Amino acid sequence: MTAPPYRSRVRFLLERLSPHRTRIFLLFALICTGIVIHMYSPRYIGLFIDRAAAGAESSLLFVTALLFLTLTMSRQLLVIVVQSLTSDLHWKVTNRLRLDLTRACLRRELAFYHAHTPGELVERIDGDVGRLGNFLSAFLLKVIGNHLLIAGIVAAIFFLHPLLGWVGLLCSTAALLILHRMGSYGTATVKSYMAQSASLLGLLDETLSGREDIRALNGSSYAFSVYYRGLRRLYPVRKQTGKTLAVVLNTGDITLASVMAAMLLAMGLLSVHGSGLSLGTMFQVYYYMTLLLVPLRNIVGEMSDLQQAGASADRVRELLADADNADSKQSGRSFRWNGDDGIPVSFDNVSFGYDGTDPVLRGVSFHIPAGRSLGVVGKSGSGKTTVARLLFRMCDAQHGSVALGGTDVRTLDKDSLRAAIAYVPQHVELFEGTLRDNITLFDSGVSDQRVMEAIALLRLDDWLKAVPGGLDRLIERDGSNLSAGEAQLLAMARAFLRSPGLVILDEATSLLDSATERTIGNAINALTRSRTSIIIAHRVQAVENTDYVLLLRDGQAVEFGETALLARYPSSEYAKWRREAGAGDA
Ligand SMILES: Nc1ncnc2c1ncn2[C@@H]1O[C@H](COP(=O)(O)OP(=O)(O)OP(=O)(O)O)[C@@H](O)[C@H]1O
Repeated sequence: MTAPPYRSRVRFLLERLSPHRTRIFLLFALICTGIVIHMYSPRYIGLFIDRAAAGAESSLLFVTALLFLTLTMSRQLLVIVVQSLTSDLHWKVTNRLRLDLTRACLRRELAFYHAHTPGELVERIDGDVGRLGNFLSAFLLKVIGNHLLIAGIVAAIFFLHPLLGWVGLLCSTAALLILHRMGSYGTATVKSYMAQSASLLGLLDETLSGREDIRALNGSSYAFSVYYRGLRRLYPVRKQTGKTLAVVLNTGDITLASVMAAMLLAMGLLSVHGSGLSLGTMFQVYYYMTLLLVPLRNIVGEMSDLQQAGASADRVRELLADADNADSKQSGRSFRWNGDDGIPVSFDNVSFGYDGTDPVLRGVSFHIPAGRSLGVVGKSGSGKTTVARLLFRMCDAQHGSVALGGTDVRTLDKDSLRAAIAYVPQHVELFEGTLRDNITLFDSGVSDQRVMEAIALLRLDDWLKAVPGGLDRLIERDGSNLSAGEAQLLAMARAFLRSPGLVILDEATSLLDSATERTIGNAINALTRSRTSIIIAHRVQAVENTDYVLLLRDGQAVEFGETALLARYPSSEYAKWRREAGAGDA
């Protein structure tokens, strides 16, 4: 039997809060102290009134008033401390959650990124967690604090007049039951609104990131119409959400008005029939009764946040649970590679299609012994990058097997597998930070000496000397202050530092001028020495120095064999492609 959403949401929140038990305990202690002070201070107003009515000395009245003021100020001080502790807790919990969600998303495979746009993921990681965090602090400060305050006020009224205490208890219990019921009402509508709104953000993100192309191709009106259709889809859901929130807030207001009316009626009846209460005590009871409305009103105010937080908590839990689920399906043995010669690679009759039906690779087979190199050549869309993706398990073959060191990669744990492979793509991903950060991928455990050794072994010293600021050079967010060639050189150093057993270079030199290509050529030689390597290229010239060559056409292996041998046979496909390449691309 599955737990009702309300209970599982609370369990989820408690799990997230449990590492901060001590702080939460302290918070509760402070909140309770605040409530006790809050409940106790009106006693001094009552005393003040009674003493003044009895003609007490002004010094006594002054002390009574001073005590009241001292208690009120200490309560305010406590409120400030509680707020700052709560906001600290808020950041700790939400940042941990953001990290967990980011990690969960980064672990996911291509299919996941097909199903969710970057904008949608940003909204889920940041927007949902933000809402959940706001609620979390409100939950501690307002929801729990207000419930405790209600209990304290009712107890104080009981103490003054048991009959009025019962009235307060009945009214506040009825009000709380109604308000709690409203809390879970409409969460599904709010959740569906948030999902639609996130996918619209995704659309906006795509449109904005492709703004240059869109403008250059005069596609603004198309992009606008796509966004407009998204807004049209969102409109009815937004309307429904608005109605739901209006119902919730109005029900809350009606409940509060009823509570107030019932309590004033009870007070009126008592005063008509003579309650035997002094003027000061009557004032205290009235004060407590009006005070009871404050926490109830706060709880009504929290209702819309509560619904949004409920929906956000569900979406956050789903994302984390999906990742755990995917992990448990895909977990495998840790990949151990002991050789100094690189990892042998085999494709045995491999077929694969991104959507599971239309194959992109069909029955591809080849074998690269440890420490040898393979050139993969083919036209755009022939499936070259897909070969690389299957190796580091961005996707898994539907037929046949892909093996590293004789082990099917599908049985291996992805982290250890990926740690053994270095992939240098055509478009290098750069991050805002120094050149050093981008080479070490922000790993502070990698010393400058190791970075410089890698650079020296790749024979990139001259390049580094020419870079203003050297390793301290600041790289901009999208790498716009680095040329494509420099980015490739940086990627080589990054790959070299990982000491991989397999190096995959995917069109790593296609964007470069011939001088930079020569520098990169040296780096590639150093990087691939004593390692198994795969060099992916459009042009046959780029793979002339490899040990083996695989020719791909429409996802099929047209030919595979030793490069030098195939080059010698004029009737081989490779020799034919080379002859054709003399006139252009493969
Ligand atoms: N993530 C993806 N989802 C769906 N289809 C994809 C995906 N990536 C590639 N494809 C399709 O798979 C086919 C092979 O793509 P792949 O990137 O492997 O080709 P490639 O030979 O490396 O091309 P290029 O030289 O242009 O990089 C293409 O038809 C492409 O449209």
